[in-house]
This record gives sequence, structure tokens and C-alpha cells, in this order.
Amino acid sequence: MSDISPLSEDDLAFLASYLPPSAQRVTKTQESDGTTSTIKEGEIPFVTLTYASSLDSMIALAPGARTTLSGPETKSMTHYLRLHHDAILVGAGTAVVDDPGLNCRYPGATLQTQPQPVIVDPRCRFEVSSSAKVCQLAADGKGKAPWIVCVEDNGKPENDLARNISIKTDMAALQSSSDSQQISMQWLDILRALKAEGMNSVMIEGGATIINALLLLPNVVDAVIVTIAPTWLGRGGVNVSPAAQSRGGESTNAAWLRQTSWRQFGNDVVLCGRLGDRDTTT
Ligand SMILES: NC(=O)C1=CN([C@@H]2O[C@H](COP(=O)(O)OP(=O)(O)OC[C@H]3O[C@@H](n4cnc5c(N)ncnc54)[C@H](O)[C@@H]3O)[C@@H](O)[C@H]2O)C=CC1
Ligand SMILES: Nc1nc(O)c(N)c(N[C@@H]2O[C@H](COP(=O)(O)O)[C@@H](O)[C@H]2O)n1
Repeated sequence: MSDISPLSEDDLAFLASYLPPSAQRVTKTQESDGTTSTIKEGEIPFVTLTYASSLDSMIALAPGARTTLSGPETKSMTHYLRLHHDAILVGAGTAVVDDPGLNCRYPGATLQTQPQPVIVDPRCRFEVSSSAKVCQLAADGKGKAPWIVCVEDNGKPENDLARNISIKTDMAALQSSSDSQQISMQWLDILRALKAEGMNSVMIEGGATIINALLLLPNVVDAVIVTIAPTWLGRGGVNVSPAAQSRGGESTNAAWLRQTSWRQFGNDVVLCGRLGDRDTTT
């Protein structure tokens, strides 16, 4: 029997307008390194950014500590959201620390309706083995085998428990850079690659590095759904706080949510919105 209870009709109505599919977009976007690229209509999946935060904007007690913030009701909400997305994406940091299952246990979910787990892991540092929870669930027919988004020639042999989705990266530029250990792939490249594999919607769950980057990409993210748990985790936790921004030499807010709605789920608050400027009302 599933540990996930169905949501009420009122809960479902609250979430409805934030679910994929969205209107298709033709727009310009800016990557955090300052480059711009155009997103063509339907070129990238619908992107939902969702995570659970404490009142001090922490998503884990410490780097390396898997931390439960969501109560039973918001956990059910997360699994309902997973049911409505083609893929669930996390970063290598989360995969290594949390050993997540990345499947959907919402009542009625079948193997066919399971989301595709995706791990952004340029150098394949997450050990894909039969003891990884995501692989166990796939072997038991309770989820799909993960895809690893990595760079070509990452030096790791392909593992038959997972599939590599390779992203072309300018390795020459990388090797000449001062920080050659950090490989930064463009989000548009990652999302285009997932779209090319048939993923029309992606639920991005974290961790902090990924959330902080995506909060600065309002034209990439379609919906933001944050669970706020009534607790403070305290200093030393893993913090959601995007890089400081400035405009015309003046400090400015890093990110805004517009079209906001909130609802109580058990003891937690769920805040939904779309990224954009404070002054954008539509
Ligand atoms: N409360 C919540 O909802 C959640 C909490 N977490 C917590 O977050 C923590 C992990 O956060 P982080 O350490 O920041 O790890 P992360 O999960 O954000 O992964 C960061 C890694 O992903 C890869 N990556 C991310 N963006 C990339 C890009 N553009 N190009 C290339 N590679 C990229 C890199 O390997 C990078 O080191 C864990 O403690 C976990 O428990 C994670 C997810 C949700
Ligand atoms: N929504 C939410 N609430 C929390 O309290 C969390 N710790 C997380 N973490 C995310 O969920 C993944 C674990 O998923 P499984 O239940 O193992 O499938 C974890 O990797 C984080 O992405 N999320």
C-alpha cells in the first residue's frame, strides 16, 4: 500500500493552474553567465521548480544531511506533481546525499505514468549501482531507470542501469579556465536535450545549486511551487538564496514571484507563483 494519500478536490483546484502543459513560448532568455539565447516555440519542456524550505530558507540541516521538511500532506502534493510531469530532475549533490527514489507513489500511478528520473551529473560522480534506490525501484518495476546528464568523454564507462544523455561542452575552454573542476552546462542545452528525448515537462526538485541558478532564469521556469515548513533549521544549513543582482550599478532583488497563490497543506504552507519582475502583473 502507498504511503501517499490522495489530495482533496480543493487542493487539486489550487494546484491546477500551475501544472503543465503551459502556453508555448517564443521569448528571449538570459543565462546567468550573461549570454543570451532565443527559446523557440516548444523547444524546451514546461519547467516546474519545486522544493521544501524552512522559514530561514534552508533546504537541509547541513551539506550531506538528508532532511525531511515536508509533512504528509505536502509529501502527497509532491507525488501528485510528479504524476503530472514527464521527468523529475535533481543535481549530482542531491543524488549523492539523498540517494533519492525519484518515482511517483501517488495512488493510481503505474509504471507507464512514472516520471523519468534525471540526474545532472557532468562527471558521473553519483554511483549508479544496483544498491542506489532509484535503480532498485526501476528493477522492482516501481520506477524508471535514471538518465544521467553528463559531458561527452567524462571518462566513466556507460552503466547499463542508467542511460547517459551527453551534452557537448567546450572542454578546451574549460581546461584553460581557472576552475576546470567545475563544469557548467547551459540550462537551455540540458532542457533542449530532454525535449529532444520526448520530455514535455520537467519537475526540478533541487538541490540548492540548481535552485539558486534557476531562480535567475525567469524565461526558463514556468512555475515555482515551494513548500514552507514551519521550522527554522538554523545556520550551517543548505541555503536557497540566489546570487546577488544589480541593475545600473544598483543592488536589486535577485528574483520575484508574481501571480502568487498560497494554501495550507497540513502544517505546511504551499506558495505557488511564476518568476518575473515585481511590476509584471500578468
Ligand atoms: N528540501 C528540498 O526540497 C531539497 C533538498 N535538497 C538538499 O540539497 C542538498 C544538495 O544541494 P547541492 O549540494 O547544492 O547539490 P545539487 O543537487 O544542486 O547538485 C549540484 C551539482 O549538480 C551539478 N550541476 C548543477 N547545475 C549544473 C550545471 N548547470 N552544469 C553542470 N553541472 C551542474 C554539479 O555536479 C553540481 O555540483 C542536499 O542536502 C539535499 O538534501 C535537495 C533537493 C530538494
Ligand atoms: N518536497 C520535498 N520535501 C522534503 O522535505 C525533501 N527533503 C525533499 N527532497 C527532495 O525529494 C527527493 C527525495 O525523493 P524520494 O522520496 O526519495 O523519491 C530528494 O532527492 C529531494 O529532491 N522534497
